[in-house]
Amino acid sequence: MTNEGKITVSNGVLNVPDHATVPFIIGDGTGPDIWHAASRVLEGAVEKAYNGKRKLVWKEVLAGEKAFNETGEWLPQATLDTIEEYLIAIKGPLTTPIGGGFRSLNVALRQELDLYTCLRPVRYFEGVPSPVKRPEDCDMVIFRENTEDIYAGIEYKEGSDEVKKLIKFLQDEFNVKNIRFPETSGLGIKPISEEGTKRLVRGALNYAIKEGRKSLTLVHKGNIMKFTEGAFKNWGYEVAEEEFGDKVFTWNEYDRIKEEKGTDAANKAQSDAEAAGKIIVKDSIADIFLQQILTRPKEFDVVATMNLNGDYVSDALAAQVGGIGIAPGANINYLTGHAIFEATHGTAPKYAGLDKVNPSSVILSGVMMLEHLGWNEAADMITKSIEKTIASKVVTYDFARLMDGATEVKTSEFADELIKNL
Ligand SMILES: NC(=O)C1=CN([C@@H]2O[C@H](COP(=O)(O)OP(=O)(O)OC[C@H]3O[C@@H](n4cnc5c(N)ncnc54)[C@H](OP(=O)(O)O)[C@@H]3O)[C@@H](O)[C@H]2O)C=CC1
Ligand SMILES: O=C(O)CCC(=O)C(=O)O
Ligand SMILES: [Mg+2]
Repeated sequence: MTNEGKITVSNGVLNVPDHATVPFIIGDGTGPDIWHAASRVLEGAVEKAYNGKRKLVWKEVLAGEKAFNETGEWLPQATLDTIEEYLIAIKGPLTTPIGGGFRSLNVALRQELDLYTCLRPVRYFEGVPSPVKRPEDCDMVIFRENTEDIYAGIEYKEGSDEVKKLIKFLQDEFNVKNIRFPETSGLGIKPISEEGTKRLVRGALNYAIKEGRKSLTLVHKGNIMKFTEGAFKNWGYEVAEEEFGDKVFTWNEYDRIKEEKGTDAANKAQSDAEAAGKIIVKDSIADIFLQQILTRPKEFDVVATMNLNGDYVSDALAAQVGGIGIAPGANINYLTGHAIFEATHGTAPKYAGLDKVNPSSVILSGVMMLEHLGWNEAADMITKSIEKTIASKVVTYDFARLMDGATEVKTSEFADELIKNL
C-alpha cells in the first residue's frame, strides 16, 4: 500500500510519506508562468529518481490576487491553517502595493507561521552571464532574520493622530530634539530582540557546522543603530561563544588575545582555529560589507543579518552570480519544522502571462525543498540538469540578452529542456 499524506515531524525529524502532500501558492504576476514550469520539473525529477515510488502531491492554497478574487480576502485563514497542518509549502511571489494599501502577504506568512529564518544560498552555475570577473568565487549562504526589524510593520503615517502622539511623547518624555521636521515626519519602529537574534544565529551556526563551512559573518550597522543592529552583533557573538564553545573562534576572542598577548598571538590563535576546522565568527558593517562581497567574495561564507539588510544583500549577491532569475530561498522555523520555499525575486508584473521569465529561482527553491525532505536524488538530478541546460546555452531572456550564441527559449520551453536533460 502506498504511504501517502501529510509530512509530519517528531523530535525534530521529518517523517515524509512516499506520496507527500505539499501545499502551494501559485503567486501573482509571473507566478503562474513560473509555477507551471517549476512544478513539472519537480514532478519529473521525482518520478525519474524513484521510478514512481515517490510523488509530490500538490495541494493549492490561496493567497494574493487569486485569493482576493475567489474569497474577498488576500490571505485567507484557511491558507495559514493548511500550511500549519502540512508543515512544508512552496510559493510563487506575491504583490505588495507601495506607500499604502495592504501590508506584504509574504511578510505576513513568515510572521504568522514564525518562519524566523530566510535561508538564501548564493552559488554560481557555470556559463551564467555575470557582471563580475570571477563569479565562481561567490559561494555564500544568507541567513536573514525574517520576523523582526522594520518589517514588523510598526509605522505611522505623516500627519496621523498616532504619529503626532508619538512625536509629542518622544519630545516631552525623552527630550528628543533631533526629529528634523516633526510636523511632516512619518515614523517607523525597528524591534530587534535577543531571542530573535540568537535563534537566527544559532540556526546559521548549526548549518555552518553541518555543511563544513568556514566562517559566519554577522552583518550590521551597529555603529549607527547601537541598540538594534549593534545589539544583534553582540548577541550573535554571545550565542557563538556560549553555545558553540570550541567549534568556533570569534573575533571577540581574537581581540581578547590581542589585548593580553599581542597581535602575533591573536593571529596564531585564529590560524590554529582555521586549521582545526573551527568556524570563524566575525562581523562586518553593512556598507563596507556590500563593497567587500564584490571585491573579496572568497572571504565570506555563511552570513547572518537582520531583515532589511538581508533583503538588500540577497538581491546584491544574486546579481553577482547571474541575477534574480537564479536565486532560490526558503523561510524556515527550525523548531517547529515549518518551511515555505520561495524565490528571492518578486512578481515582475511587466512580464506576467508572457511565458518569458526564468523559472530557475522557484525550481531551485524546489530543489532546496527536496533536500529538506531528504529526497536528494531528485534534487541532484535537477541541479545537474540546470547545469547541463545552461552549458548548452539554452536559456530564458534574462541570460540570453547577456550571452553570446544563446538560444532564447520561453519559460515553458526551458522547463521542457530541463525535463529532457534530467
Ligand atoms: N517574496 C516575494 O513574493 C517578493 C515579492 N515582491 C513583490 O513583487 C513586486 C514587484 O517587485 P520588483 O521590485 O519589481 O521586483 P521583481 O523581482 O518582481 O522584478 C524586478 C526585475 O527583476 C527581474 N526579474 C524578476 N523575476 C525574474 C525572473 N523570474 N527571471 C528573470 N528576471 C526576473 C526583471 O528584470 P528586467 O526588468 O531587467 O528584465 C524584473 O523587472 C512588488 O509588489 C514586490 O513587493 C518582491 C520581492 C519578493
Ligand atoms: O514582500 C514583499 O513584497 C517583498 C519581499 C522581499 O523583497 C523579499 O522577501 O526579498
Ligand atoms: Mg527582496
